[in-house]
Amino acid sequence: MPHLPPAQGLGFRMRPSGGKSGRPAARSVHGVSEVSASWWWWSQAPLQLKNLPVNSFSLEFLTELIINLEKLENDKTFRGIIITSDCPKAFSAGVDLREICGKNPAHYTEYWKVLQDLWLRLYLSNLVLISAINGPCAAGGCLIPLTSDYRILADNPKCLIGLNETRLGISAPFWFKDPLVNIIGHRASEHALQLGLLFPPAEALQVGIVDKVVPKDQVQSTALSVMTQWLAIPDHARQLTKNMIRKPTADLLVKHRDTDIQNFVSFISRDSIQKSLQMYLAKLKQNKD
Ligand SMILES: CCCCCCCCC/C=C/C(=O)SCCNC(=O)CCNC(=O)[C@H](O)C(C)(C)COP(=O)(O)OP(=O)(O)OC[C@H]1O[C@@H](n2cnc3c(N)ncnc32)[C@H](O)[C@@H]1OP(=O)(O)O
Repeated sequence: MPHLPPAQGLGFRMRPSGGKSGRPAARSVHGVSEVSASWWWWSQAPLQLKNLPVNSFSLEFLTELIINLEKLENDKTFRGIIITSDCPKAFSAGVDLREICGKNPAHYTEYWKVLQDLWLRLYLSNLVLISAINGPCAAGGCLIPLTSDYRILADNPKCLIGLNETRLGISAPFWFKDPLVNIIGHRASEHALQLGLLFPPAEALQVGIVDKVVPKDQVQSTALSVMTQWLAIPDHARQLTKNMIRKPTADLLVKHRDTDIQNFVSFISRDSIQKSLQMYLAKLKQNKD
């Protein structure tokens, strides 16, 4: 197995620390001490996101995430990834607002391109992706769950999930909207997106933005048991099927990437939008007191 170094400065725990054999010891995986080592165990990689305090998507974090995903995708040892957070405050707070506030068009262009790259890599991944959502998950933070094959949410009132962009005075891009529509349907998406709804667990399950809600301490074990089901299907058949279903949605972004970047840069550069974002950031800081 190739060595996968931890990202500098950022945490990506890609697998439990190895035992004597160099293979992961099941007991060392966060929250899953009783799982027995079996053939499928070696086939899945836990990917724990750690960009304190809230796993917001800084440019550096996104870049490292893409590199790590590429390594996992190319390592034939792995057939699936369970993505979870190693930050106590959040699964992900989405786009790091400091990346899209007060910077220049060249920076916005680079940032948006990298975010698109991450989306494409996840959405068209050949691996089984399961999101083990163990904290709040807002706006761009939903990019990972919405591109996953299965979503498990912790049953905790703090674990709100949704695309709340309109509350920040911005609009979710079409490639955030499309997977949501594919998952929860047109009418529910209209409602959720326009109002910028953040769903608490029971409502998230009801609307279908997550597939399962379980107590927080069972998120990881449930993810492992769901992974077993998915890995029971031959990869080639599952991958062909996934690609058939997802390609039309992915092609829309592939085809309109440059226009989407231009639209984003001109939108985010507007004074009124910059003001809204700055106010939102300031409010986040005030709420803390
Ligand atoms: C045409 C084309 C159209 C395209 C148009 C444009 C499309 C853009 C799409 C954008 C998508 C997005 O994801 S926009 C981002 C949306 N994200 C959100 O709304 C989530 C905001 N965050 C939260 O709600 C909360 O922080 C939450 C995650 C629940 C954790 O709450 P807590 O009380 O535990 O912790 P907090 O004290 O709030 O947060 C800890 C610190 O992290 C900071 N922080 C929190 N979220 C942050 C964030 N997203 N970016 C930067 N910093 C953030 C806080 O300010 C604090 O900083 P200090 O005070 O310094 O410690």
